[in-house]
Amino acid sequence: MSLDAHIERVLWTKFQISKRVTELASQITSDFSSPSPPPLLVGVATGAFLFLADLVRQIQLPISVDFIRAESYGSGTESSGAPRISLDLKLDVKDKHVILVEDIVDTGNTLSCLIKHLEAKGASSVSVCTFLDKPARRKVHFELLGDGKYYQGFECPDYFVVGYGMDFAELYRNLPYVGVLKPEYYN
Ligand SMILES: O=P(O)(O)OC[C@H]1O[C@H](OP(=O)(O)OP(=O)(O)O)[C@H](O)[C@@H]1O
Ligand code: HPA
Ligand SMILES: [Mg+2]
Repeated sequence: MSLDAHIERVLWTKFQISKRVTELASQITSDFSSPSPPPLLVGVATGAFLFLADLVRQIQLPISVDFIRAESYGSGTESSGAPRISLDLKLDVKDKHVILVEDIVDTGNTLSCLIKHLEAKGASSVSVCTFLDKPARRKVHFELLGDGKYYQGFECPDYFVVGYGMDFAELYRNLPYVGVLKPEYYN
């Protein structure tokens, strides 16, 4: 049986994803071109790994890349409400323009925690580039730092989605598209 048989509904195909990622990369290229110093893109592990890899290869600027890890979902579908930074940056963000790259913004807990963390480390601006934004579940308001910008690939309907980096209980990140699991696989 193929992995696709676990999926009840595909929300975005790999072709739709690829087209949107190209658009985001060209918007970032244009917004962060000279005279701005090139930005530092920080992927939020683990979920952002595919989006980050696709995005950075299309940005036409000499950017830097780093990772940070914040976990709040464990093996379920509900946020713990208290993300834990379990891997910190390697690079110094002081006076840097940082773009946080996320797979999904859901309750907003993770971003709120990470933006405060980067502010405390002295970043001069924090932008966010998220592949998906699920506004129906927002619980925490977050503010970008400095003249930070907000980029979003697609607005996500109120489903717990998997694929293109996103997991359920650490599974399904490898799907090249985004979908919703059949109910029997959420148990
Ligand atoms: O807006 P929120 O409700 O905070 O949800 C968004 C965050 O939740 C997921 O991370 P998770 O904690 O599952 O870690 P993972 O990336 O390793 O899957 C996702 O990758 C985002 O980082
Ligand atoms: O819908 C989701 N899917 C996977 N991980 C997530 N983390 C927050 N929301 C989601
Ligand atoms: Mg997760």
